[in-house]
Amino acid sequence: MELLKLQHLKKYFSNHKAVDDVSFSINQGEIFGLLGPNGAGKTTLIRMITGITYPDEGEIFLDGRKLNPSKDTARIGYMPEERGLYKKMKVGEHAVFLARLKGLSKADATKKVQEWFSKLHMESWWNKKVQDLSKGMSQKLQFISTVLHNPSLIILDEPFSGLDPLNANLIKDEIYNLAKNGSTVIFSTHRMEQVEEICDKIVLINLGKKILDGTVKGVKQQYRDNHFFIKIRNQNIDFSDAPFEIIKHNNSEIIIRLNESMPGNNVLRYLLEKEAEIESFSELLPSLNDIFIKLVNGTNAVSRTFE
Ligand SMILES: Nc1ncnc2c1ncn2[C@@H]1O[C@H](COP(=O)(O)OP(=O)(O)OP(=O)(O)O)[C@@H](O)[C@H]1O
Repeated sequence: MELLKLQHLKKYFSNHKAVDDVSFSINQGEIFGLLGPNGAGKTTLIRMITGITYPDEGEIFLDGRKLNPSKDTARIGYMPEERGLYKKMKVGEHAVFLARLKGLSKADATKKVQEWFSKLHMESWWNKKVQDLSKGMSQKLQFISTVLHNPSLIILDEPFSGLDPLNANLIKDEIYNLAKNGSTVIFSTHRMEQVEEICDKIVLINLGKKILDGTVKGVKQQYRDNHFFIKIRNQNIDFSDAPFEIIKHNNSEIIIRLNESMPGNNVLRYLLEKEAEIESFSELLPSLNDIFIKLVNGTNAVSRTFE
C-alpha cells in the first residue's frame, strides 16, 4: 500500500532549481533511502514532505490524500541533521516535553519515554542534564523523540552520525522493528554501506533531479558489469592465455571481467582444464557507492561526499 507519493515536485530559490520535477512513491513499511551528494536537494525535499516549506509546483499525497501539514505533522516523525535541544533541561524531562509537543498526555508521554529509555539503555540518564550528553547520547534522545508518538512516516537524516557501533546497531534494530510494525522510514545519508544494508528501495537525487530509483537489488543488477570473483586452492597457475580480463590477482583470489557474450561456464571450463581447484566462483555486483560515483561524477554536483 502506497503511503507517500510525490508528484512533479518543484522548489526554486530565486532562479535556482533546488528540486526540479521530482516524483516517486513509497509503500507502507518500506525503508527508503533518499540519496544524493551535498546540495542535491534532499533537505529541500524533506522539508516539503514534512510541511516545513511548500512546493512551488507539484503535489504530495499521504495515504492517498493531499498532504495537510497542520493535520499530518502528528503522523510524521522527523529527525533533522541539525538538532536543537534545551541544554539546561533534564534528559527525561526533555523527552517528555518533546512527546507532549506531539500531542501525548503527560502520563502517556512519561510511560512511552520510560519504555524507550529502557530499550535504548538510557534509564540512568533520566535526571542528568542535556548539556552532559555525549553526541551519541543526544542522538539517541533525538531518535526517541522522533519515533515515540508512533508516526506512520519517520524521516531520519544521518541517524547514525556520532554513534559507536553498538549504539548504531541498537538504533538499526529499532528501525527494522518500526518498519516491521508498519511505519515507513525515509533514511537520508551519505553512508552507502548503511544504505545497502538497511534500505529496501532508494532514490538518487542530483542537481535537484531524480536520476535513479528502484530496489537496492534491482539497481545493483541494472549496473552489473560482468565482474566475477574466483577463489582457487592451488596458486601456481599461469593465466596468461585466459579468455577473460584479469582485473586483480592476489594469490588464490582473482577478480575477472568477462565480455558480454561469454558465459560463466566457459570460465569454469577453462579453470578445470588448468586443473584449478575451485573453491568459489561468484558474480561481483557493483556497490551502491560505485554506481553513485559513476552517475554523479562529471555532473557539476557541488561536491562529492560519498563514503
Ligand atoms: N533557503 C534557501 N535559500 C536559497 N538556496 C537554498 C535554500 N535552501 C537550500 N538551498 C539551495 O538548494 C540546493 C539544495 O539544497 P539542499 O539543502 O536541499 O541539499 P541537500 O541534498 O540536503 O545537501 P546536503 O547533503 O549537503 O545536506 C542547494 O544548492 C542549496 O544551496
